[in-house]
Amino acid sequence: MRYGKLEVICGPMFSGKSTEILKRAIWYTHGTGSHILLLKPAFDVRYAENRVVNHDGIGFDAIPITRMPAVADSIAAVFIDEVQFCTDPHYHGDLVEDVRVLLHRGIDVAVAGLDMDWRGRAFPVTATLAAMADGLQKLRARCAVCGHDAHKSFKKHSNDRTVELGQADLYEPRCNLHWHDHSPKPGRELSLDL
Ligand SMILES: Nc1ncnc2c1ncn2[C@@H]1O[C@H](COP(=O)(O)OP(=O)(O)O)[C@@H](O)[C@H]1O
Ligand SMILES: Cc1cn([C@H]2C[C@H](O)[C@@H](COP(=O)(O)O)O2)c(=O)[nH]c1=O
Repeated sequence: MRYGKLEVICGPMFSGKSTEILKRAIWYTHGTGSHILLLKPAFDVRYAENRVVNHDGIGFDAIPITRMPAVADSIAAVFIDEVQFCTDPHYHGDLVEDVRVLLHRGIDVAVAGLDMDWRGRAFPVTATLAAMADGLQKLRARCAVCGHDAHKSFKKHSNDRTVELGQADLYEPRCNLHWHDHSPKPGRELSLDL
């Protein structure tokens, strides 16, 4: 049996990840009669509980999950948005292993998720799936300050929370020049300025 294909879409907030996975899910079924599942973490209730919705308000029905649901043999592909949240405590089990099982069954998988948190640290689930991927699309947004390519998500009100649902009220995309991670600067003891 054919091994499934894994596609990963990643990037900062507002880079078009949800738009891209919705497009891919719709195109996968067009004219093929293939059956798919569109999944999202139940934890993400930002725009809707039962839909993947992008920042322009365009959405599609999806199944909210806290674990991998039963996937029938008739399903050709599984699409998962906001995959960075598919980890403890919002996901029961090991999403990476669950994806591997689907691929072994010949089921294609496509996921979309943040590559980095607002501090610039990798989200482990996205990073691992990116390493396993047959195809990787890293998207960019427009910097909210200067309009250049933005690869980072800037948090407008810094706190100690790595995971915090929000949209333009709390986050904005920024280029490397205008992004900073709020972490303390190295102290004088680290300075080589003798
Ligand atoms: N600074 C920005 N840069 C790019 N797109 C933005 C920005 N602010 C708002 N948007 C909107 O966000 C949409 C992308 O939304 P979405 O697909 O939900 O992205 P993501 O899932 O990556 O957050 C764009 O089509 C655009 O209309
Ligand atoms: C950067 C960052 C984001 N989040 C949250 C904020 C949103 O609810 C989602 C990302 O949504 P999008 O479709 O990519 O716009 O994740 C977070 O919890 N922690 C972060 O560091």
